[in-house]
Amino acid sequence: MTTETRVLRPAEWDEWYDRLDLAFGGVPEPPEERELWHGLTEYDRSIGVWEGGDCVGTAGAFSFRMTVPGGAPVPAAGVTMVSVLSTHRRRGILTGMMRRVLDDVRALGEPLAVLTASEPGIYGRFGYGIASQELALEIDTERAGLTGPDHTDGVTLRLAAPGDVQDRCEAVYARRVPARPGMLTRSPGWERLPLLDPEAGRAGASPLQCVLAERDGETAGYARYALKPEWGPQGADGTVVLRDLEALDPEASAALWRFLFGIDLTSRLRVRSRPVDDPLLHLVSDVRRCSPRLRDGLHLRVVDVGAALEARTYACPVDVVLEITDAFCPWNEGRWRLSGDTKGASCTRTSDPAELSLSVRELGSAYLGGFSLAALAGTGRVRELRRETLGRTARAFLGEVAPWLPHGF
Ligand SMILES: CC(=O)SCCNC(=O)CCNC(=O)[C@H](O)C(C)(C)COP(=O)(O)OP(=O)(O)OC[C@H]1O[C@@H](n2cnc3c(N)ncnc32)[C@H](O)[C@@H]1OP(=O)(O)O
Repeated sequence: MTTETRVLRPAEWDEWYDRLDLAFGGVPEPPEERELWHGLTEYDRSIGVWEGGDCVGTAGAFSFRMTVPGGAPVPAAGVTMVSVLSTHRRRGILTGMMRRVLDDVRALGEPLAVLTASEPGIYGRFGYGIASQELALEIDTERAGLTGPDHTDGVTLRLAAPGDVQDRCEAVYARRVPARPGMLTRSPGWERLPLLDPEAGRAGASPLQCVLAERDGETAGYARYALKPEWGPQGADGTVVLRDLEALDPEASAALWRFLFGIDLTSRLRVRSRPVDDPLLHLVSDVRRCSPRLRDGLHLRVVDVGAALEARTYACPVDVVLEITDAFCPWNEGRWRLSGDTKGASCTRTSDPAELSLSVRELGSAYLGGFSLAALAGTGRVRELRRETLGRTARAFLGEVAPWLPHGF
């Protein structure tokens, strides 16, 4: 039977989303979560693949603005809700949907597409590179302590219901967004994501709690977390489960971590995601007792090479001719002269001889400044064609801090 791919109609959302749920295992999402994603769905950017009356494939995109090196918020499509019904897999439906999505992103003039993947092996073939990583930590707070700023600098802590202080937390978050590549400007509706707290997802932990770090009545940071009380033969053995933590200065950050490390009746702190260069790794007395686990974060696809490379800045002056290969989006293929520095860049087509050749996938990995092109040359997919261009270009691409996004989408 033939399939038809078309834009989602609002009346079809429930059926479309049920199919997405089914493709992920068929456990219905809690109603709060479903309602959140319903509200955030951008219909004109969501597609369904239909066979007869049945939806057999789903995909969508969010219209994000993402911080890139230099701090600018750049339009980026957040590719999401991708699924193919289990009876219809491995016959090219995903490939067809990715074709459609990336053509649409290009038509909309967004230079980048990003996603967080259910499995990291899926998207490389479509030109996505792993552009950020994240650390999960399980900190033994009985054995690992905190060093570093122990003066409070006027910071006091206050417990509050997360919903009551959401605006304060969002204001802190908004100030953190330009400081780290990969962070997303939150458009209306997205502020609900970090407060999502369905009972079914708590696994025995408390509802979400919030502690604010304040100085002179101003909010300087926050942590949202849950407590999971547990008792063993030796007594209390509870867990602090951290949802998120943002702070505007080192003193507020240290005060929040110190609080989380010291909550009575707990002996561990579980942290789902932190940047790989989180200062916490230098504040803890024993990083081995934090059991850090590394995983892929954002997968990034450069959809328009010229616009994407002009949207960011470079750590040092760079003037290089890149030869890009891009089988899935051939409009990017060919030679581009990139000239840039800490203030800005130009990137235009050229017929000059290529100095560095790379696939669009490695360009995506290097784009947010978290992976060195020199290190990526080890894949064999970044090649230096003119001596000494690799090291210089690699230095220019590196960012001041590691890219990171604190949540999926
Ligand atoms: C951003 C997000 O939303 S991530 C969520 C992704 N969705 C899921 O994980 C839900 C469960 N899985 C699925 O729904 C499907 O298996 C999908 C969407 C991952 C793949 O859909 P399909 O229609 O089977 O993919 P399609 O047939 O187009 O495969 C294209 C290629 O990708 C490969 N591929 C497909 N799925 C995977 C996978 N999970 N891991 C590695 N490779 C894969 C195929 O083998 C094929 O390779 P080839 O080109 O060398 O032959």
